[in-house]
Amino acid sequence: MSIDTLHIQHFRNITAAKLQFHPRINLFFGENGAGKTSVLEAISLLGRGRSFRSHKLKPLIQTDQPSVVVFGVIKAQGRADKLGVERNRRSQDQFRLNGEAVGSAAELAKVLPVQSIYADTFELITGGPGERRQFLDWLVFHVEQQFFPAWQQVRRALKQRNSLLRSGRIEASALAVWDSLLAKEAGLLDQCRQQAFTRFKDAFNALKGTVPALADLTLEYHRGWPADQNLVDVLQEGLDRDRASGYTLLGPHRADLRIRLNRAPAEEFLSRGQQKILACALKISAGQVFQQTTHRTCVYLLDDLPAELDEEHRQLLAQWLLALDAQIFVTGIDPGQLTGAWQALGVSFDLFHVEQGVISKLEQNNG
Ligand SMILES: Nc1ncnc2c1ncn2[C@@H]1O[C@H](COP(=O)(O)OP(=O)(O)OP(=O)(O)O)[C@@H](O)[C@H]1O
Repeated sequence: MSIDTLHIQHFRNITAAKLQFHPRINLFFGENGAGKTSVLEAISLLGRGRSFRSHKLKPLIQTDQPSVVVFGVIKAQGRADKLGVERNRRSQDQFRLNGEAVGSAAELAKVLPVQSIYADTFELITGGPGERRQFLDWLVFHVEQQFFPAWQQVRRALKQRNSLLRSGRIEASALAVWDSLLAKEAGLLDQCRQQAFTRFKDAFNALKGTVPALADLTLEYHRGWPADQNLVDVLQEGLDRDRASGYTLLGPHRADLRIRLNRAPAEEFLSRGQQKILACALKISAGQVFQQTTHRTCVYLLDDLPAELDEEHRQLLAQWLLALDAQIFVTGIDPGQLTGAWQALGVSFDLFHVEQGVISKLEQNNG
């Protein structure tokens, strides 16, 4: 799967751009603030309905413009799909697939699955469970069909239950309805996460052997409530605490993917650089499972990567990415450093220069 063409209009400092991409490797260089990250963010908008950098919409829309538009042709398995996203300041968003309006960004993600690696990616290691849960759920969404409807139901049940908890007058029968729906859908969600996690762990265990600092790490999946207890019982037993907090304290919305070294959190032992290569290994493992399960590839966005890793680890990451057969988009300030890893591997790429929001293709390197 690859993005063949991309049109960007009024995205940060990019007023208008029409780009044709290399099916495998696309490299963007330019000064600070030139608009390199904006190209990757525009791809993220097309695949996820939002930037990987922030949930906020308004900063993406060019100052003084009412809306941002991104359009792309996605080629996969002999077919070409047209994806379009328009997001505006009045929240009248439009997501289109082959000219037809689609209801949510989840429909875009099915056509254009995107993984991103950027400066804050190491928060996957150092941040809270929410980061890791979201990361695992990306994979579960793509490889387990029952996941998304169950996730939507869990969200609905939690919202209703939490508003009851906060209402001050809890009707036992109403609460029982939501507890029972939550427990049922949470069971399904947990099953989907368990299945995807097992495959993910196998992929990660195979990959980690290539980096000595990561070799002894272990991954654990925690479902968000005690493994030996029924969620309905947990919810009933915890009702007083939930009522005092005003929200449901345990459940699938508290699931976590824990990364451990000698039974302690890995972040306590790993250097910052090691955390970064670990975060990359996690992202690559997710891409591998996605590919093995769906027989498709996802797109990788790598923002300012040369600044993140030393030469040896950059080379290793380039090898991992090449083995995945994925289309990748990489930004950097120094063109020599940016192209080095790919030239060393003898692969072809397209190189783009970005200057004040204007993107020009420079050369076709044939490896
Ligand atoms: N809403 C907006 N409207 C117009 N310009 C914007 C808007 N938001 C950001 N910008 C400008 O657009 C540019 C976006 O730069 P971007 O983050 O893509 O830079 P970059 O090339 O990745 O730089 P760096 O190397 O510093 O990461 C910046 O110059 C910024 O000031």
